[in-house]
Amino acid sequence: MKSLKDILYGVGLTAVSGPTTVMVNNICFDSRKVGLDDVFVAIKGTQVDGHRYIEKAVDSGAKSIVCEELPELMVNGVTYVEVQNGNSALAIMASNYYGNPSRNLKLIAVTGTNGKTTISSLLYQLFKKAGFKVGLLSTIRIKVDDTEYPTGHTTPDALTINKHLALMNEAGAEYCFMEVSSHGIHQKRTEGLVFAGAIFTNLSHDHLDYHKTFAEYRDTKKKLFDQLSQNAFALTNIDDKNGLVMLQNTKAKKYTYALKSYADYRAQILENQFNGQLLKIDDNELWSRLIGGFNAYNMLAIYATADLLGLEKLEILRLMSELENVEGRFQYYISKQKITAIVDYAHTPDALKNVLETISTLRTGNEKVITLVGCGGDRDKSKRPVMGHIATEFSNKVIFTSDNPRTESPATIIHEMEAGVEPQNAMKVLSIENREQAIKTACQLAVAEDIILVAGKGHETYQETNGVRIEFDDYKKVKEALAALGK
Ligand SMILES: CC(=O)N[C@H]1[C@@H](OP(=O)(O)OP(=O)(O)OC[C@H]2O[C@@H](n3ccc(=O)[nH]c3=O)[C@H](O)[C@@H]2O)O[C@H](CO)[C@@H](O)[C@@H]1O[C@H](C)C(=O)N[C@@H](C)C(=O)N[C@H](CCC(=O)O)C(=O)O
Ligand SMILES: Nc1ncnc2c1ncn2[C@@H]1O[C@H](COP(=O)(O)OP(=O)(O)OP(=O)(O)O)[C@@H](O)[C@H]1O
Ligand SMILES: N[C@H](CCC[C@H](N)C(=O)O)C(=O)O
Ligand SMILES: [Mg+2]
Repeated sequence: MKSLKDILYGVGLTAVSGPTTVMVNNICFDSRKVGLDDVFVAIKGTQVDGHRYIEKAVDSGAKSIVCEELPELMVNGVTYVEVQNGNSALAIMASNYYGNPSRNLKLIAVTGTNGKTTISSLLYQLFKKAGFKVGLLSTIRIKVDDTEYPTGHTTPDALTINKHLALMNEAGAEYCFMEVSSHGIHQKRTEGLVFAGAIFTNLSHDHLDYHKTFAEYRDTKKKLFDQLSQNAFALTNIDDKNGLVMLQNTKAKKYTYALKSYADYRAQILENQFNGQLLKIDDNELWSRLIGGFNAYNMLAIYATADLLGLEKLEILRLMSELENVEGRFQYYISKQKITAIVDYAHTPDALKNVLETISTLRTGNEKVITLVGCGGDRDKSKRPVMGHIATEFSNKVIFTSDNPRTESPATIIHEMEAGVEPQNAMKVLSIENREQAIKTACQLAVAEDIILVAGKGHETYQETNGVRIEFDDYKKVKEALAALGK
């Protein structure tokens, strides 16, 4: 139990009714999960207003309420606290409740449209190899040194973040690498965290359902840099046209990386093959198992970060050459008949284009590129025709199929992808709603040396339709389908 007063330290209160000396069991922002003596924080969400559930929270045992507007009906014996912003209060309260764990380690944020999971997971791998105890908060998993925890978000809610940071403190972790999504910043899930540094990867088309305009999406990402302290570093990719925007108002020490521009950290691609690429970084050569121009950026960001965190340059390069790609990121399988199947999490236009361009640089003859791709439901609809266009422009054959349809009609999503196909590419397209059937068809169409790209779901092991998740793993499915065909 902790006192409400201590938990509220640093939260600006606009009104208080009742004693703040009351003891609190847990902090809770969902009335359905409230227990005895909890403090319930009412959040104005995207679907409903949490203020509607204040009474229900009190009925379930909440002894204190944090909200943006005091309710008309206030129950005796319950403390009501009014704050300016519920999300912001929740984040600061979560940090206080868990003992402000971000202050006890070096927390590094990775933000941008693509590359967050790759960079944060590989930094985790690298610092582990260097002998440190390390934490990771990523789309795929949370790691408290060697212990793994599942996650449902790229950037979890503030309570989940701080709970795991506290576990990292207990485990003696010195570093934590975390992905910071634009939803996370906008919903203030990361407020109150003390970052030792932040990395910007790139900015391209995504989430325009949520942010409405590209400028708003960009400015949301920028807020992460605006909030850094002068002791932190801000590392940005200046080949991206928004790279310098991130540094405009930051107090942090500024560093840049680039392949094409003059920058503090520079890399050059010397050679590119299917099993790796040769990079030149800081006048030293590095063999990277991760291929493609986009991964040269990721590797450079990793190198720069490790350098800024004080690791020795040659040691960083040695450890980087041992790094393995992350699941579902250009994960490939070569079949008996030498058909190459690539599973990749490209779920944005830019990622899809990068992966297909990388594949095209690796082609040696007349092999076909067969791309299978869908778009997620209840997500940015404007990505769909663009991804339909890119897939058909850069492939010989394309199968449009379902990603996670969520609450949308799979057929409608596919039609929206088809709308982006140029007339001259229409002949390349097949549309098969059922993803398993689509994978089988791609495998039937492939002959020796062909390349099948299964895009969009990467590491995911499920497919979600109308709230129901079935087991689904692209890598397993494509391997099974090729084996069943004796290919
Ligand atoms: C659109 C979005 O981001 N929604 C997130 C948000 O939920 P919300 O605002 O919709 O919540 P709401 O349903 O309106 O409810 C408002 C409040 O009332 C409360 N409530 C509600 C009902 C009730 O009976 N009682 C009650 O107390 C809720 O607990 C909540 O506090 O806050 C929730 C708690 O933190 C999140 O779990 C939820 O993520 C949803 C599930 C989601 O799918 N988010 C995705 C889009 C997301 O965040 N993705 C990014 C990655 C994107 C990327 O990088 O590509 C991520 O960081 O994971
Ligand atoms: N630096 C990069 N630039 C452009 N595309 C990239 C980059 N790194 C990875 N990609 C592409 O984007 C896909 C997703 O990569 P990754 O999972 O690292 O991104 P993310 O930012 O974590 O995505 P999410 O927002 O879903 O968490 C990869 O499968 C690859 O196709
Ligand atoms: N972080 C992204 C992941 C998209 C992955 C794709 N497979 C989908 O389900 O749309 C999002 O939540 O928008
Ligand atoms: Mg991610």
